[in-house]
Amino acid sequence: MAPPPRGARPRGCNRDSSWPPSEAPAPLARRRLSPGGASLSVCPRPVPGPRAARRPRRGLGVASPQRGPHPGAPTPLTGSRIHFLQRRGPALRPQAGARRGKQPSAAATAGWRSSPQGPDPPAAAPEGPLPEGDRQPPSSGQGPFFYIGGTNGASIISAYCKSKGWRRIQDGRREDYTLKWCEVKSRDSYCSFREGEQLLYQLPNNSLLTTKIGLLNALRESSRASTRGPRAAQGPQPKVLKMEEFFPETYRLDIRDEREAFFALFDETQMWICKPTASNQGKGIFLLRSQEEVAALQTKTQSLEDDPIYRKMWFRMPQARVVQRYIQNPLLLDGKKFDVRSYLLIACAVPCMVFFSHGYARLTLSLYNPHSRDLSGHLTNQFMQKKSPLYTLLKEDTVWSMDQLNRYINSKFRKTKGLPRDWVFTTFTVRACVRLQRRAGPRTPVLGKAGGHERVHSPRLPAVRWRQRRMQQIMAHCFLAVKPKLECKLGYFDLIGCDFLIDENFKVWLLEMNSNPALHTNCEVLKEVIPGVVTETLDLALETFQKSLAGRKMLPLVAQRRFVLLHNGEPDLWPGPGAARSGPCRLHPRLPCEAGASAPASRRDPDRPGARRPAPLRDPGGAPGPGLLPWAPRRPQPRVSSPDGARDQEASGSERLRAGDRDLAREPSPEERKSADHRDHRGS
Ligand SMILES: Nc1ncnc2c1ncn2[C@@H]1O[C@H](COP(=O)(O)OP(=O)(O)OP(=O)(O)O)[C@@H](O)[C@H]1O
Ligand SMILES: [Mg+2]
Ligand SMILES: [Mg+2]
Repeated sequence: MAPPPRGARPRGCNRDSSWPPSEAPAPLARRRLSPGGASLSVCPRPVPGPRAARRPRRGLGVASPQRGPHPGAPTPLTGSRIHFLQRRGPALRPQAGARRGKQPSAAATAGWRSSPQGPDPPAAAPEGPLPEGDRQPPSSGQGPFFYIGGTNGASIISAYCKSKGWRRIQDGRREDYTLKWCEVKSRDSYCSFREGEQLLYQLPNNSLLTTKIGLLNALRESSRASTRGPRAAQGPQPKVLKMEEFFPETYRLDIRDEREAFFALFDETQMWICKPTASNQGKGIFLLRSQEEVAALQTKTQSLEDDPIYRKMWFRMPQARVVQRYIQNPLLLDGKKFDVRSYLLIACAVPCMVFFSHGYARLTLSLYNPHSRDLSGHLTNQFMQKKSPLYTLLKEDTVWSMDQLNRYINSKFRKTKGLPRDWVFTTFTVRACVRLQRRAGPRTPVLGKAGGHERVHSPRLPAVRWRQRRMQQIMAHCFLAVKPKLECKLGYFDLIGCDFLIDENFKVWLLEMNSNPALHTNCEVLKEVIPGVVTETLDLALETFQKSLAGRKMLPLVAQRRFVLLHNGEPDLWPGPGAARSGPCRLHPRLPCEAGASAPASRRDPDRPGARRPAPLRDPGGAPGPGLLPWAPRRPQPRVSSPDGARDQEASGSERLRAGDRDLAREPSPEERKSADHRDHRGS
């Protein structure tokens, strides 16, 4: 989308009106500082001294004889395939969070503000009493350990880990975990994270995609790059998605020129929707249809900016907002508006292995009336629907499976709109392609280069040309737009919820992407969909982690079932397609030597010619575990984007702060901690 013209003058009358009630500025205590949009990549903890460097390491793999057990050290479970080396020494090591309250933490001195309550709290705090099976004394038992912060998906994640013989720990500050899945990102988690030894849910700067402004900036930047780059000058290029084709026109209100351009262009023939950049569940959203409403917004925005309090303490400004063109002609299901939740999985960050999965459709309870003032008919979020007294009675009607959506569209629109059969699974999403591929043979479903090609990578289906799989294309495009800036370390993984709207012309619009998507299972359809998504997420995270660590080829992936590969980043790491993994690694030239030095020759590179490739192994749950690793090499620090790279490129100073990367702000406020249900449950 072209940047809005500069200097456009606002029009519309200035009528005194209050901020929409839902967006009354929150108590100041709830606001958290996000200085300069700093990224979590800046670790505030001082660089470890020689003593810290000598700290014994935990890892995955066989125990070294030198690492004799110390009193109280857990020993690997015999029943599990997974053997984790447990760190010697105390389970907890003093850290910034532990000192909080007595002296300013390193974080604070480095310009960070920690959550008043420190790092992720013990799971018991937000989650309430634990299920019987989860109760255990804090330091008893044997590892591997896993920690879950919050309630979102907790029972599924917990069941998965327990099926592997892992044990749940309740103290979020413990560093001896193997897997940590927290709803809310905490600085301390990233600072103490041990790359190549632990799995940690959420990329630290995923807000590049998962805030409204982050996504907008990423798409704009990628759009600019595609039009002005050296390749653009070389003549016609393969078709690249244009953001205006799938992302509704959007303006930032925190940038003066942009908001003035919006105020100037607004007229009453169009509806717009105003959203806070980093909220969810429809909170703080309102519609703009009249000059009066827009004038009120204009006055409010201006008065906030001129407010002497906020001028001094700009970090206390209410959350930045965007205005987005409202899709007034949504496709309706029995007269009701809906949107579709799909998933983008970054199963592995080094190399980047990115997948798509379809999810489900979310419908409103009431019939759609574009003129209605009732937001629950406009916002399809479950959270909005739950406010209705009818919700308990009709909740099953508010969530449809993709099969149900497909059947409906086949029966109602196929003929009238001239759609291909199973539009939902071919053009819109991908399921049919996976099915057909299965028929053709056990191959890894994969989307073509950059998500733009239409052909399934199966030699047995050479003639099958697939229609564009729109959601996948869009998601791949968004991922590639931020890829160079994502902070990637081996062990990070992320599941992102992507919301799409279909209009009555069957055009597919991306509305937003969400970190920590809702994993509730309060409807029958969700009971079918969510556990599969979570389980496969964990399976893929484990398998890709293990393969990356061992320098093995990623594909085929034993764990892959419903997810479809969108991006395979192996070529970023290894010199060429099919090149032996023992060759120099692009990002970590020393890696293969290190790994090779500690591994038996036959294990060094299972993919090299003549090497015996181990048969894919599965644990009883069907997924490989990291215990299959023959050794536990520790990778050198991978190339990561600079902290600045993660920042908002367009705004500066206070604008950037207010608007941009609120990653730090993902630490919970006291209110958020009280209301576990509220936190970051996207689209719930
Ligand atoms: N441009 C748009 N046109 C039409 N409807 C929209 C538009 N943007 C959002 N909506 C509707 O509003 C709902 C909430 O918007 P959005 O998802 O962007 O906000 P959110 O607060 O982040 O919600 P959540 O994270 O819970 O999905 C959407 O599910 C959709 O029904
Ligand atoms: Mg959202
Ligand atoms: Mg949404």
